[in-house]
Amino acid sequence: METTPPIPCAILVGIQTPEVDDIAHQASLEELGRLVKTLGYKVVGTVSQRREGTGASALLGSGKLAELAALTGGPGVVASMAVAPKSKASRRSENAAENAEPELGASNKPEFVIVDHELSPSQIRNLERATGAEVLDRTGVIVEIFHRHANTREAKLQVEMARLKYVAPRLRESSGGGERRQGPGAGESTLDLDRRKIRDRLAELKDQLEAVQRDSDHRRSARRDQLRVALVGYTNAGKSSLMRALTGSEVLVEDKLFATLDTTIRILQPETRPRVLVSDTVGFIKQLPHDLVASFRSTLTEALEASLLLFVVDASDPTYEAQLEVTRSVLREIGAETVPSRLVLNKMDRVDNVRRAALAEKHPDAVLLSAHRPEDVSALRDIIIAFFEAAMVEDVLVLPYATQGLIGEVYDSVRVLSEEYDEAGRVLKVRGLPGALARLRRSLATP
Ligand SMILES: Nc1nc2c(ncn2[C@@H]2O[C@H](COP(=O)(O)OP(=O)(O)OP(=O)(O)O)[C@@H](O)[C@H]2O)c(=O)[nH]1
Ligand SMILES: [Mg+2]
Repeated sequence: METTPPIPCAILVGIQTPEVDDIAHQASLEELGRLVKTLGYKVVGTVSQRREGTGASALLGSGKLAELAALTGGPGVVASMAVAPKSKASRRSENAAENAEPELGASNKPEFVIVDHELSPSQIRNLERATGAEVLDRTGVIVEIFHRHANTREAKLQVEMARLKYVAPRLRESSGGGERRQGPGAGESTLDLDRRKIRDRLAELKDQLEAVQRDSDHRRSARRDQLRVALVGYTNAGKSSLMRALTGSEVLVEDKLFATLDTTIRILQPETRPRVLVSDTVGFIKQLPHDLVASFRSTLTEALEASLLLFVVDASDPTYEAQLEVTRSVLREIGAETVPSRLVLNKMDRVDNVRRAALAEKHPDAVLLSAHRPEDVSALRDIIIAFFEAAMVEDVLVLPYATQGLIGEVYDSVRVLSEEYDEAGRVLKVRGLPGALARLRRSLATP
């Protein structure tokens, strides 16, 4: 009987195309390694090759392919008769213990080949034939991580949709696949049947998601016109660490890619009047699969309705500029480029003075800080508050005695500067965002 090893071993494969320099290529493979580790696999080696593109039928040149196959124990050629291994990625990945100690001594023959590019289904098949290992591409790894980390019902539905869309074109005939079924679906091959099931399931998920989203739209509109700031940025940049520091909350912080998948909202501490809501959001990554971008649109909408976006960047990462560009382009894709934003260069405790000066010169408007330094966090809080102060206007509201019920709403959404009583009712001098004031006026008009 086959026993599953405690930690599956994986080998990384990357192609360096002419437009990618050495640093970016190394960083990309390193990031892939961290993604693979997040999946619970152990990286035992890397095979890298310079090529013009990533479109070749088995990705690598024949020499490199043989080299890779020697490591994995495959034939090294794409023999048409060779049988591709049966897909066991999902079963394995469910079982793989995350963060377990590497297994030493045992044969470390990699059972997974993980490619740092998006592959076509036929490239995956060819590589599997040549290597005898199971092949996953970057997209497959990301989809799998999202699948495992999703917590809320909305995130789970969104990720399952993205995953099915990724899996459907990659389905292959399982062994003995030509067999025909009896009963419902008779005449269809297992493959057709699987594809039809996926289509049905996708339709079902879409309905469920719409229902959940109607619900969250409702909750969102209740938060409209509040003072809201959203932390956005590349995965592992330190968004959740800042969220914790700014709001005193216990959101998950981990040295792991995609630790956060759901938007959380907490109140800026110490609390202000009106209070400021801070949202922590899902991180971005290069080559974020398009379906995942689309599926996270609604999770991110929450953040996009913020008045201020803080672009959190890990300034200690040599590729931080590329990471910032990824964040900007995903936000453009979901239509958020018009929201006012501030650049926050985080992890400055890891940056020496020379580099600090260079960063400050290059990004004169950026906030340089460390999420781990309370005085830095407090300065960021002041910046957030100053941003909202500048947007606020003063106004006078008259609450007739019949509408006293609204007083709580007034105190929640604007700052009350003074309060007097006359024959018309309570006269409040207030300061708040124009949107919040307009909403209060509407509520006052329709008691
Ligand atoms: N040295 C240093 N480490 C930091 C700083 N901020 C965050 N980190 C570390 O960076 C890692 C990632 O932090 P998170 O706050 O989880 O990052 P995130 O942006 O929320 O990541 P995702 O949720 O994966 O998108 C953790 O190990 C943090 O302790 C900082 O200012 N300095
Ligand atoms: Mg996080």
